[in-house]
Amino acid sequence: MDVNAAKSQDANPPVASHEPEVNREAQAAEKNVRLVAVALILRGHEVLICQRRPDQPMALKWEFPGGKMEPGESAEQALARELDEELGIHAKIGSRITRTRHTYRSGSSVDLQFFAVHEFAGEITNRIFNDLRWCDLADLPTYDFLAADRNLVRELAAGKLL
Ligand SMILES: Nc1nc2c([nH]c(=O)n2[C@H]2C[C@H](O)[C@@H](COP(=O)(O)OP(=O)(O)OP(=O)(O)O)O2)c(=O)[nH]1
Repeated sequence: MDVNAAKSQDANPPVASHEPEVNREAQAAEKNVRLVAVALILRGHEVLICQRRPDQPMALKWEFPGGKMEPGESAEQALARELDEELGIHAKIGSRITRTRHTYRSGSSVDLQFFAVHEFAGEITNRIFNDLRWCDLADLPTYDFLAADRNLVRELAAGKLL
């Protein structure tokens, strides 16, 4: 065996490879984390916000449209489906703005991926929410958002991320 080669291998331990997205999602499913895709539908300096109904868990809190990914769906596919179901629009899903995890007091965990949406076809129709509003980014912190969204809301209001 080439001793120098062996030495140089020891001196250079393998570098951790970038974890593939598919592994991350499999791990999340194992831990019972709900994978959720969410849209920041943008119109100039405004974003579309939605209020949960009184009969839902976390009643009357504000959130962004979106929902849980179904098995085999990519986040973008899930989001396009949810926006059609919830708002009746055919949206072009843009780039991913951020990803975050949160565990609610109930013990349930969510893994949220937020995507920008700048273009869509069709008229926005409220199919499932208590209320819908276009909100100036600066005014977002005045709404009572789901806890998992609050950091993002602060950052957007501060002019970050977009
Ligand atoms: N759509 C959406 N969901 C969010 C946001 N922030 C956040 O924590 N969530 C959570 C709430 C839900 O637990 C989950 C989305 O699930 P869903 O939209 O498919 O269904 P749901 O509200 O009826 O939720 P669940 O009763 O099944 O938990 O992600 C957000 O900004 N938008």
